[in-house]
Amino acid sequence: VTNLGLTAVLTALCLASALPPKIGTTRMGHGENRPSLGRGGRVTFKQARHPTGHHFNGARSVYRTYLKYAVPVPEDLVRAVAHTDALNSAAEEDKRRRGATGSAPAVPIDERFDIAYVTPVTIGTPPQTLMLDFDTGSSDLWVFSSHMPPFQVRGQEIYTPDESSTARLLEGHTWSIMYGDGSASRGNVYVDTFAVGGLTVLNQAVQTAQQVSASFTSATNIDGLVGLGFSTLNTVRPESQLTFFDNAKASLDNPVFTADLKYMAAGTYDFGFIDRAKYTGEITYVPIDPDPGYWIFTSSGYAVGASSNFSATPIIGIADTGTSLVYLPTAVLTAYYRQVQGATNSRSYGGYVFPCDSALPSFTFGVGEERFTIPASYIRYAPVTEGSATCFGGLQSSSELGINIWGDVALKAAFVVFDSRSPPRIGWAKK
Ligand SMILES: CNCc1ccc(Oc2cccnc2)o1
Repeated sequence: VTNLGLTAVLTALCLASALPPKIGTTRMGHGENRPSLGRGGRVTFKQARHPTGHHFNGARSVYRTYLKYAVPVPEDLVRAVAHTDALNSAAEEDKRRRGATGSAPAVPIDERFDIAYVTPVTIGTPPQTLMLDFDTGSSDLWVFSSHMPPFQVRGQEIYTPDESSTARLLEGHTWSIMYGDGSASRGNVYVDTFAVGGLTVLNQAVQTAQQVSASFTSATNIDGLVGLGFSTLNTVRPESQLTFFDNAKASLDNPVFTADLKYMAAGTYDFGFIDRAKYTGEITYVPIDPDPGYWIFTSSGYAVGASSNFSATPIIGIADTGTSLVYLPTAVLTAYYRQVQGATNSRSYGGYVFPCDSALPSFTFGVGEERFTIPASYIRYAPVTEGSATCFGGLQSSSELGINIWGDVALKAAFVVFDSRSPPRIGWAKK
């Protein structure tokens, strides 16, 4: 078929498809695409976004215009269409060869103190959306559910397995967990489809709560937790279950996830890749001891204020996105609060407090040779009660906990890579 003949044929096709549908013979669409028959026989079609996986080819859209107006197509335009198609299919092939990745927001549950961060997930078929607290300090994925007494639910979204066609009860399995702050929950177990940030895990263990403690009921913006600790910590019995990350790991482009938490703003959790745009300089990696099941690493020391008077003393602690504050040895706390006018370790308020208008130094901690500074604003954490002139510190003592915790107050001062290769490691970078 000569170019002109082809042009004539294609032009006829293009024009035919542009003709308005004849009234009365219109095939009624379904659902949202149903055209609305206005009076006087007018029809309205809602446009639908082209399905994903479509690659734009600019050369082809120019080519179609030449055809539409029956203008002979120059050879180099034909070559440009083929060239762009080749690049697009190479990109598709490359995407197929690489593993999966995901990215989801970490949104503070409150406007003022970054008490915790929640991330939207969907569970089941049709998908049920819940906002869950992604917690590197534990390894249970549990949700508020239809199995709870209603008085324990105060505004949280719940997961109703009976409304999910893909939910399967894990017969005879139960779970029960207690967190460092004394909060607790327990219940039974389903497997169902779990999706977050574009990643989907089939047959993920979803632990449905039957009971939660008062502090979870009061945390009205947290619909449950997603444990990102090591699966050895999972509390499901008789057979413990894998975390969503451990289930997803093999199909991820890289066996990593990153936390980019922010001060009074939404940050992100990324899965399977390290986003170069989220940090500056280099990532400093240090080993993780996975045996206890936490992301445990050794900090190389600390300084009160900037890193001028750095004290090189090893501090073994866990990186815990599910804990708001930083908990460190008494010696470190004494050195810090000694520099804060009016600071006391208050029994009545349960920790170090100080006048909110006191000048606060920043706090620097070491990872290997690198130094990370927590700004004073993160340490002036919150008034002890609404409107009080006394503030609660973002640095508190770990002496009662038996473990040091680098919680959100520290994590939001860095870009953190949780690298689950063998042996696992944790990476810290400035941002
Ligand atoms: C504040 N207590 C209820 C609550 C909300 C989220 C969590 O989860 C926690 C608490 C402490 C450590 N790790 C996770 O507990």
